[in-house]
Amino acid sequence: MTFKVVISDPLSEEGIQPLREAENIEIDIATDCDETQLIERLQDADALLVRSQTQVTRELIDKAPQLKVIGRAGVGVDNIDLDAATERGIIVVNAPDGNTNSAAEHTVAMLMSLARNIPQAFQSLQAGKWDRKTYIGVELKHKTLGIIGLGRIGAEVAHRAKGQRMNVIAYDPFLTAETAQKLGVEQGTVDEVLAKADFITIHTPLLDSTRNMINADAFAKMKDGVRIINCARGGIIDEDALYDAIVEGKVAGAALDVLSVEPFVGHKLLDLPQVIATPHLGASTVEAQESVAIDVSMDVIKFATDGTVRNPVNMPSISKRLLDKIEPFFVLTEKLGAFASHLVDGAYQQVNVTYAGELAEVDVRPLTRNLMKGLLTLNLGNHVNDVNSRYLSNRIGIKIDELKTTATKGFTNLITVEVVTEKGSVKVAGTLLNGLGPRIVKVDDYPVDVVPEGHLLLINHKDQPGAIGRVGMHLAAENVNIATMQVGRSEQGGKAIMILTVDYEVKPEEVEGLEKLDNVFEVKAINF
Ligand SMILES: NC(=O)C1=CN([C@@H]2O[C@H](COP(=O)(O)OP(=O)(O)OC[C@H]3O[C@@H](n4cnc5c(N)ncnc54)[C@H](O)[C@@H]3O)[C@@H](O)[C@H]2O)C=CC1
Ligand SMILES: O=C(O)CCC(=O)C(=O)O
Repeated sequence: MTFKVVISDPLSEEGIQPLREAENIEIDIATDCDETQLIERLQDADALLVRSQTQVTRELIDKAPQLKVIGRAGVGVDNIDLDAATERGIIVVNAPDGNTNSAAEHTVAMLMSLARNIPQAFQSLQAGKWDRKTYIGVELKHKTLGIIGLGRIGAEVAHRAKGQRMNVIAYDPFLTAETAQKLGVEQGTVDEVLAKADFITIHTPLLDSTRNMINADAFAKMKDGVRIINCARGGIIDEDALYDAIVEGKVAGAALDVLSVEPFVGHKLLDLPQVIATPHLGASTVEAQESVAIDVSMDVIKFATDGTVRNPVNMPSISKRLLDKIEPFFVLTEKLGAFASHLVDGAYQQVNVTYAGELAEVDVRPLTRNLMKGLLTLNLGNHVNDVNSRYLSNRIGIKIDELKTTATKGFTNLITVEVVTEKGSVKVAGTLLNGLGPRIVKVDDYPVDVVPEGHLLLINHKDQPGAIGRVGMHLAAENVNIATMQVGRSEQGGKAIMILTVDYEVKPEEVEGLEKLDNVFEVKAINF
């Protein structure tokens, strides 16, 4: 089957070459489409690749029925409705490192241009003037650069500022004293950065917590004559407050690559001679564009090939080391969830997943997401996947607990899922047998040994002579062949369980027929 990739913003031709060369991938370049045309092109699309222009709204996502991956050739994903994508189980990937260097270099170019009025001086020359007085600048050496957001780009800017012999003070909620020391920057609070800096550069994402963080209050805390650079995202600086602060003389100048609404041609800030600006060019280099396009192309190919990605945005990424350890267990967790879902009666309230043995040592969250996918699919259908299973569980109100224990009950690894509903609870345990694949080893209190494959019949009955024979006879009369049979009981003459593997899917009327047999309480057909 062909995997269709729609590309709706211009991406580097070299960057998408891997997609062109990949087998079974069809590319549809839709860079000249309006929204209606784009929706049409998305009808049979599996993936959508964008830069920052295409607004991937909830409406667009809702109207793309086959969409499985959205790739952002860049860092910021604020043009993508992540909640809508997650709800639909669409994985969003980005290219977190590919444009870091270019964005940092652009920031430094803006810093220097701002300090030395280069764009304004050039404009004046173009206007036929030889004005050397108006464009007197300031040196960077020994000035303080305040960095808000010391992530990938912020840290690269810090390195370069040190090269200009600037002092650097930074605030980032994740900045440790050790990292600050390594980078040679002073660690400060936001207020300390605002108060001490001669230049302030912003490198945070646009989040609810960063929207308008540089506002009138923040400007009031800054030094007179401070200069501001924003090559991160529009919306982090309150633009009206910046305008006023420049007009009042508090802020000596601003260098802006981004504003809250783009394109920002005609914005009032551009009328101020103290402002220099570029049209969101931070990542616009040949190298960065090639790199980010390659990164997202490779992730789309990886997804189309094995369903996994390297740079997910709407689910935690899994390191290669962790993936090597847990990948073999995915087949067990999904089947455990699916198996349990057939046994449960009533609305799920609580799911307890216990990981024992070698799994007690690792991050098991990806396994739990996968188990929840298995558990929810029976009732919610195939749109449940590892991306949205946690979201859907929360929405339904299922409480999930992950427990770890060293008590392995003789297995090297053991995963037990307990599903509690308003009507009772069910417990299923499984293990991964070296070289033999997954096994269900316990259903409630009954030890069993079931390969979770093909068509299974799970029969709760009373432990009495003849029960097994009656089931066998009944199935034989229905022409259902039994391949394997497991029997477990809690005590002699008590409640017992039969798990049969049969050759074909058992029809609902055949299940009903079995339930009418003497001493048979309940029959469930499970198909893998
Ligand atoms: N102008 C352009 O063309 C480009 C812009 N960008 C933008 O640059 C920004 C930074 O990108 P990266 O460094 O790659 O991201 P990153 O994720 O590596 O770093 C962002 C940092 O901001 C910090 N942060 C979050 N909230 C904060 C707060 N309230 N105060 C201080 N720090 C906070 C985070 O802890 C993180 O360390 C993003 O907004 C990205 O979209 C990135 C590339 C190109
Ligand atoms: O695609 C672009 O040129 C914008 C890059 C950017 O803003 C980002 O990566 O966050």
